[in-house]
Amino acid sequence: MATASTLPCLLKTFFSHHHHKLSLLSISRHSHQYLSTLSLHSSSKTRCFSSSSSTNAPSPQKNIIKILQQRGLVESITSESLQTVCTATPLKVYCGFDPTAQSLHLGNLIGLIILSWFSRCGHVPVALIGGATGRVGDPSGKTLERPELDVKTLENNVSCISDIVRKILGDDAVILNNYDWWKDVTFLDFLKNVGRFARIGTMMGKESVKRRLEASESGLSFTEFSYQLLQGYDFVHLFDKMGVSVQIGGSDQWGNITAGTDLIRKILHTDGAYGLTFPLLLKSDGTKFGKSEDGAIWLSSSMLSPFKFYQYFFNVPDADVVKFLKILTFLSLEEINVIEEEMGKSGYVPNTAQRKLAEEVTRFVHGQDGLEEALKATEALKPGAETKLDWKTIEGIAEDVPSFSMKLDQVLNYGLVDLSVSTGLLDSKSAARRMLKQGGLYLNNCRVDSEGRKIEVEDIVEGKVLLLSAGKKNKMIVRIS
Ligand SMILES: Nc1ncnc2c1ncn2[C@@H]1O[C@H](COP(=O)(O)OP(=O)(O)OP(=O)(O)O)[C@@H](O)[C@H]1O
Ligand SMILES: N[C@@H](Cc1ccc(O)cc1)C(=O)O
Repeated sequence: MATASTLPCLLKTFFSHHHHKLSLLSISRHSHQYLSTLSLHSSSKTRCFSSSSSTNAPSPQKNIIKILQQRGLVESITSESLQTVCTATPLKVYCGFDPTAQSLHLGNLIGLIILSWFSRCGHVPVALIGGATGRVGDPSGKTLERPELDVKTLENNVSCISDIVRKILGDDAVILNNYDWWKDVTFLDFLKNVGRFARIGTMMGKESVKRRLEASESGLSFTEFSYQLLQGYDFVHLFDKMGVSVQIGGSDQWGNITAGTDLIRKILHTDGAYGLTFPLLLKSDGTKFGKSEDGAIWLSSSMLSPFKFYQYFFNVPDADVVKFLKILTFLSLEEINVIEEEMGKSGYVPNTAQRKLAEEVTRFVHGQDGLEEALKATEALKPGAETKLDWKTIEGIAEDVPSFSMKLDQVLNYGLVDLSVSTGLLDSKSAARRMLKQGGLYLNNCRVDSEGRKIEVEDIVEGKVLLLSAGKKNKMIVRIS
């Protein structure tokens, strides 16, 4: 059993600063009940809590739970007393993400937004990446057993997801990997220290188990059946070793979260742990936004460009935009009400609310630079836009525009009329000439006035690409190979 003196800096800091009444005391009182081989070494991504999370931190004034409820971000809480507790003292709050893909997605963003709300109200956000649970597979909301991921893929996913969380939540968030405390636990330890406190009847009653047994012919493996205890024990560990007293998750996580509060009650003999679930964000067809679903709205810019991310929100239907502003932005409800009122007025410019939504969410996820990249690309794609183009902007729109590759020596000195035809932008030279005469032929967003215009080396943006446009919407990227 690790003792406080052997713990790394992270945990010592937790012990010395955290306000929870159990802390060190509970370790000595309950030490015999703990998994003896728990590794308490934090991953390199974790950080020590700063003094802002110490006992000296001012009590949060705002009722975070009320704020979340007013915005439609609460489905259920395990106890109403969380309303009082959250205004009395800064809390540590965690949300877990399994590394089943290289990136988080729009559905997962809700958890990050709620963590950020907690942080903004004076609490400490903890993001847990499931390096261990990702090897087991959460049956919640899944009708079939999850495919097993190889270790290399999992480790890469853990690292990519940590980077995304760090970028979005910043240095205020603590990021942990549950593999750090599960990797040395033996099966016998698990049965003795966790399994003993879990009742089969309760486990069978979980929605995820019942649904799988009813809906799937192959049922549920013992491995996935055990998942609830892994997540449950994570909460015990985080509660006891780090003073984390609240776990949040989507409504599909209720069974796993209450597995944790039950275990905490049984192992640590306290009611001081709380769970909060939020509604799942659903697509228009009623299915949830997820990472294993098609057409995911990824948060990683390498899987979905900030431009496309921005466009998704810019194109949200009017019927959804106010709900999305409440759920996905930090604008005050008063500001959102003003936007809603404007939408009902006669002079309302279509998509003004969507523009605000897209700006706020893109800035939160991709930062100011990402937002600017998205705005530039949006501008560049506008019919007849005259935006100065750089390579990044052209790459930003690349997925939405056809492209054609040519060698540098083929393209230099080539006439623009000919180029429009050979790349397939226009069907014939006569069509190209007509377009040019009507003022509709553009090279890199600049109007082409002369039929004799040829491509020069300065036209090639950063030595890599050209953008041709014919009329308002028809565009072609020419890549120099
Ligand atoms: N559409 C969604 N709306 C709200 N929360 C979601 C949504 N999808 C996932 N979450 C939440 O994100 C957290 C992490 O979920 P998880 O890692 O299982 O993602 P997932 O998309 O459900 O993955 P998978 O598609 O592999 O099941 C959980 O709290 C889960 O409830
Ligand atoms: N089960 C959660 C992820 C998670 C993993 C471990 C935890 O301790 C908490 C949450 C999900 O799949 O969405």
